[in-house]
Amino acid sequence: MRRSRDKAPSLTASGVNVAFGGFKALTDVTMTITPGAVHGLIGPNGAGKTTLVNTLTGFQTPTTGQVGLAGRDVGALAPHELRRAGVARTFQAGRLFTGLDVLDNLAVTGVGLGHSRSASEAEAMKLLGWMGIAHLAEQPAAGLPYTDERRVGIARALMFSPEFLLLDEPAAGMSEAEASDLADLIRLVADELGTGILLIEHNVGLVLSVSHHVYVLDAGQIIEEGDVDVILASQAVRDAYLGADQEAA
Ligand SMILES: Nc1ncnc2c1ncn2[C@@H]1O[C@H](COP(=O)(O)OP(=O)(O)OP(=O)(O)O)[C@@H](O)[C@H]1O
Repeated sequence: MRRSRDKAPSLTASGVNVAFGGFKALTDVTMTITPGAVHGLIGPNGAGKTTLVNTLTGFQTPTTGQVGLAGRDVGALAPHELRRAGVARTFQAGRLFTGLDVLDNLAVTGVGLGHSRSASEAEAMKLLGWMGIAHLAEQPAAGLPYTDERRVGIARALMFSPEFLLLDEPAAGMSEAEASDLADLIRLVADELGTGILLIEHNVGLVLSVSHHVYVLDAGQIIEEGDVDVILASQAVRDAYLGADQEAA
């Protein structure tokens, strides 16, 4: 399953602004997602995390600024075009095709990417096996337990090895033990597949435990970035994020 990391370019946001009418959801956001590494994105409710994921995956066009892939400005590409270019995502809600079984959920994605049905099924089985969930292949997607649904959502996003994977609150509603299993999977995807990951999570402990580099977003702006030690030592982060968390507690 391993892929050479050297071939994979970075996914970048450069001076990205997104405005909804007069409201600025993102202001001058710059970030780099590199292959084979886990990047965390944290911030209080409404900070703009999902808007940023949407912008990096073609669901939202930046008002100004660039989204770059291999040095090419891809900010105007549609989601399916970015997916074909190697940028995959999951959604807060699983968004599986509930009328299909797990194998077909993955295979349909492969066909959508331009692969044959048989090649897509083979890729799906290989991926499910690699993730240790091959036993789910013939299960209807509709009846899956929550954590399995999340895993299948990640498996579907990983079809045909995207260079980048953006995970939008994958641990929402999970117990600490389930979140810990998810952390193992995220590490494995980065380490073994060489995928560049952006992890958006309210579970700060999970983000800090798996991320090589963390970005902190507050009111649409990156207020801090760095490794875990930098984030833990940051007064700005305490004020903006952990402070808000403590007030809510
Ligand atoms: N399509 C839209 N039109 C208008 N405002 C929007 C739109 N999408 C998001 N917003 C606003 O932009 C801000 C950022 O929202 P976003 O969902 O990106 O934040 P978030 O950090 O992901 O929040 P949460 O942690 O609660 O999921 C919020 O104030 C939100 O209400």
